[in-house]
Amino acid sequence: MTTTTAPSPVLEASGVTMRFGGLTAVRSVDLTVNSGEIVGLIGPNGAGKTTFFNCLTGLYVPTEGKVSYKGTVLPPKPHLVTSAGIARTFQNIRLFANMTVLENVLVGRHTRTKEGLWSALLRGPGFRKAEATSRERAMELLEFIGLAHKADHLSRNLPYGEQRKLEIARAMASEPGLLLLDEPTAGMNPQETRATEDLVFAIRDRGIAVLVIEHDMRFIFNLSDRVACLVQGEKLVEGTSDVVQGDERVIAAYLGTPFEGAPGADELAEVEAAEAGGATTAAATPAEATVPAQATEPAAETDTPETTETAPATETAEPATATETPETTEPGETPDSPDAPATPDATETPEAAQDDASAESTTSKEGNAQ
Ligand SMILES: Nc1ncnc2c1ncn2[C@@H]1O[C@H](COP(=O)(O)OP(=O)(O)OP(=O)(O)O)[C@@H](O)[C@H]1O
Repeated sequence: MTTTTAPSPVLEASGVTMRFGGLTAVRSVDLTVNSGEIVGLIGPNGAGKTTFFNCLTGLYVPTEGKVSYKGTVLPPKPHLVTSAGIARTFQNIRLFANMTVLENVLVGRHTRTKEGLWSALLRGPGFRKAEATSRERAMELLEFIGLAHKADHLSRNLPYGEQRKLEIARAMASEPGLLLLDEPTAGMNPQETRATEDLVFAIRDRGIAVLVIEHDMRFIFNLSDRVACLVQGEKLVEGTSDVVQGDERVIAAYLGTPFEGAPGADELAEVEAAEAGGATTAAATPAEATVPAQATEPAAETDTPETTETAPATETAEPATATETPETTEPGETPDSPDAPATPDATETPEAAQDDASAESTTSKEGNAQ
């Protein structure tokens, strides 16, 4: 007799909503990631993917909704989320440029070391033992990602693809049960992308569930057990790769073609109706304007002025430019990285940290445009 074990949820996000003033970046999103799963999160630029990640990791306090990790509701504090077992990487690489590769990974270990300030200053036996364990674990992770031979190199001297891998190793150093990857292949060449795919499978095989944002569709559909598509902050579709990639609404959303019931379609219809100025000769009624064509006829649609192109995201979408200050400015907290310890970088604002990181790490949203 065979017994099947039900998948146990690692992450459960329910009704997560994030508003910035009048803008609802994420609207009532539910998402579950089960143990042993790789889940993909896709959506056009500005769909709310990174904002959703920021809500999951406590960088933002969601306006509504809750996030649970293994059945426990998480407080929206980055360091507590990391301690609980969720680690993440960022869209823009955020390594400590002037630290070595090994030191960068050791930084990620801080939530797993119990030694306090006095222990560190006095360098007693407890501290030395903890330090040795951390080094051993960090080296093991560097072996895993194939960078052990560069442990003593400054991270700023690594090629781009290796910097991205190092970020993953640093996140894994906190021993997470769930890893969130924000565009891990951004700016990578096809070989590096394939290697990253293998790496994510290997991470999953080590018992870590993965939630990954990506714009590279081949990568995401190859990789994911399930894919959820966000459009204008709402979850439009969720299912297996086959289901999602064949869904006309997803295709339409990526092509900027409005469809019946699309998030924002009603508002668009109202605007168009108002613009028509009540002209009796106008051909398009609001309803017609909302559903002008099938997704399979994108060429005609992209020429019309009525298309609902998603606003292109720019760097202003990053926390640094938050019009409302999210949960990032408490003294002593790590605003930009839940896995960064109390280092000089860790006390920076997200903007400063990003500037710092960008000195040698130049990934950008623009760099990942499809
Ligand atoms: N801190 C913020 N303050 C105000 N608006 C914000 C903030 N962060 C994000 N937004 C807005 O929320 C919306 C969603 O942005 P977000 O960066 O989450 O989208 P995304 O799906 O990750 O886009 P991309 O694929 O380009 O990274 C955008 O309209 C963006 O401008």
